[in-house]
Amino acid sequence: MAEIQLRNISKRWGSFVGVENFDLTIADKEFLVLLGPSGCGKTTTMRMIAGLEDATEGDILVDGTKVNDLEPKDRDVAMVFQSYALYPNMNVYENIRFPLKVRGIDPKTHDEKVRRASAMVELDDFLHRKPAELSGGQRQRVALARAIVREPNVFLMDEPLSNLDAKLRVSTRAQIKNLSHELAVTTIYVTHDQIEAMTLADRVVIMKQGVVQQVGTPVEIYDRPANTFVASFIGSPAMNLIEGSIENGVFRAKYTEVHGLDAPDGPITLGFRAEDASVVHDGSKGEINAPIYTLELLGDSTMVSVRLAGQLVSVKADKTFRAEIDDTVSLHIHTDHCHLFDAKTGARLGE
Ligand SMILES: Nc1ncnc2c1ncn2[C@@H]1O[C@H](COP(=O)(O)OP(=O)(O)OP(=O)(O)O)[C@@H](O)[C@H]1O
Repeated sequence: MAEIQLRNISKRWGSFVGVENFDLTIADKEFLVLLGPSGCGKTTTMRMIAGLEDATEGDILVDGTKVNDLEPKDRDVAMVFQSYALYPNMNVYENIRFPLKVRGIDPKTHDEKVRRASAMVELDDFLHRKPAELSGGQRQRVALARAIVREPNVFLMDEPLSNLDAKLRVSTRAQIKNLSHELAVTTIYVTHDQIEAMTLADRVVIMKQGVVQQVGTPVEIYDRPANTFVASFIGSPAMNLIEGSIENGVFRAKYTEVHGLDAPDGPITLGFRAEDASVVHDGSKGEINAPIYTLELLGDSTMVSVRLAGQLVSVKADKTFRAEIDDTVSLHIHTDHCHLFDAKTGARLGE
């Protein structure tokens, strides 16, 4: 059991705010991902939970008990970092066993625990090797096994995949997801990679400059981003955001006219995803009529981009779509999937 409550925790160094009023309850067995650009306070939040950093304000509770004053070793959390920090002189078996020795766990149980943990990350055949004789992915799995072997109440993982190449990252990501399901341990996972966040998380927390922007399931965040920052951070490509203005329900911007929007007159930002628009082929006029800026063949589709007063807008077209740069293209925006944001604050408007 490990429910973690973060009650308005903040971290300041002098006047610099690293994390501001982070308030969230993380359910037992939940896989929570902290996502945001470099420097937004993800690692600091995690270090406060681990006890490696004191919170300037606020309380951290595990299963209802305040742990602010507990030493890291007394918090029953296991951390996995992006640098694996393996002991170079010990073989894989000894590396995995190390936390059991340090914690004074009954030596009679070590062998079984080490073998069970190493089997979970498929390292059975590498137990005699030294870290230098392993690939990056294998080393990362040793680090995972070393965290698993402790049978902690909480896993904290800080960008554990960032040193791996793209292919290995995908397979190790799948393995972490499977492991977390099998182990059913509360996990907090830090990343700046939105795909990692979307694929792994039960819930995602998106942070910007120390402040939480939105907490939600991957689907909630994708479908209803709370503001333009979240909208442009999640999804590949990022959500199209067009700055324009509304008059009598009609949105206008360069090359763009969208009817039937429910918002008061004035400046506004219109958002829609690449898959929520299409190229018009039947000669009628879509909401955007502009010269093509670029075409990218992606295999399963073609990404068509136009430029509206400096803003790039990308739309997913059929994989057979062919045209030339500078040809005029007509794009139909599926208005029921549009998002409206306050032009000044970027906050989501309405539903
Ligand atoms: N000991 C410290 N003293 C002063 N400022 C610090 C300290 N540690 C971190 N910071 C600052 O706090 C902010 C948040 O840092 P943090 O490491 O939490 O970011 P992050 O989101 O994990 O970034 P990254 O993805 O680059 O690891 C950064 O601007 C960082 O420079």
